[in-house]
Amino acid sequence: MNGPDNPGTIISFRGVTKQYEGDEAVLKNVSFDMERGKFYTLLGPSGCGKTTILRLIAGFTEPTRGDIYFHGKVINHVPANKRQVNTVFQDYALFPHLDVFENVAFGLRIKKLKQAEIKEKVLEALRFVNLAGYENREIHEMSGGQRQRVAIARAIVNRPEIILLDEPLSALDLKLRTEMQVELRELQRRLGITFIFVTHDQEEALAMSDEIFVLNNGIIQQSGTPTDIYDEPINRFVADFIGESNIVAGRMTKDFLVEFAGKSFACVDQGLQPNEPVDIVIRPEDLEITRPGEGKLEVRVETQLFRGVHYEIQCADGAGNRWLVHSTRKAEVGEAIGLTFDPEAIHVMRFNETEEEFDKRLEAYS
Ligand SMILES: Nc1ncnc2c1ncn2[C@@H]1O[C@H](COP(=O)(O)OP(=O)(O)OP(=O)(O)O)[C@@H](O)[C@H]1O
Repeated sequence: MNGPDNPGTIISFRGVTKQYEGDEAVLKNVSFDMERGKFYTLLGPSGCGKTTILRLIAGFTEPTRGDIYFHGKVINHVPANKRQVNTVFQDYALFPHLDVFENVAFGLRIKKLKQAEIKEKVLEALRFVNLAGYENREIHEMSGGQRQRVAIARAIVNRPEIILLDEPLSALDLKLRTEMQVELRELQRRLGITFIFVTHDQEEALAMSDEIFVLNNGIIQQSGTPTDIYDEPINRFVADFIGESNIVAGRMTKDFLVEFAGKSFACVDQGLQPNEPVDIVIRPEDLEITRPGEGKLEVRVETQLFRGVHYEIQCADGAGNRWLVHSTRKAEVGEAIGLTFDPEAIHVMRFNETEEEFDKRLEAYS
């Protein structure tokens, strides 16, 4: 972590716990730093605390314990309207009785800006979201995607330093959603404002983010770039939540040698205790099909689905482990095949390893 005082850091949490009246804490001792101008995604299952983090940053609620920093200053008690932060809500929260112009102008009117200045800022914000010429439309005359853009224009019109987006794409159909993902990412780059985006959709998180924070049960499980998290998940939860994976129980015999599915395999991991129990992850695209007897694992094909770019093949080994394979090669249900993989394809995960310990271990490998 860079620290709240680092000039590039815009927002930091230190030991933040949030407990609503009488309940179990929904955020447990959360610490992180976010840098200016990046696209962050908070990713996790329903109820893990994503929206609570946004509400704390926006100033809609205060931490029970711990501190929130903005540019190195504690802002725990700074009211929402005094923060350089705007929110785009899931349902957009537009005013149905106001036209597009007035929806975007709303915050500026409250601040009592001059009419000429309001006009200039609103038109610029609408240009930014490709809605120039729509000023006088009523909200009910706008499509779902266009309403989304009005909500974003309203959030950027007074140039906040941070924009919070709480599942803003979840109401859109798949095609529009994909288009808006590209548009939002592009918009963030052009504006250079820090975006903090909430989703429970892992593909969306991988596609859009500079950095992802994976949350579960009020704890940040892992943070990093999409490739870091996909390639080196810290534990079973992250491996399972991000992409499809094969996760089996194993044992680290010694440095560079791991045992699972009743066999020993060369791997790239070191520095664990001899015979330490571990979880093993191998991604489906890292498994290659061989002729029977020529692979590292001998399996039988249970199901096969054609997915357009690859076949999705489910197999079982003699030890009862199931293996999911993505392959351009077809296999027959019931057929015996071999599976092979590189030592680098084996990801070894220790139990209860902290992010700091995990990062140190990976650094030692390189
Ligand atoms: N005002 C509140 N009072 C009491 N409990 C709350 C309040 N707001 C949220 N919670 C609880 O806190 C937990 C975390 O909620 P939060 O909305 O942060 O999760 P989330 O990850 O955003 O979930 P979702 O994806 O479903 O929106 C949930 O169990 C929720 O019921």
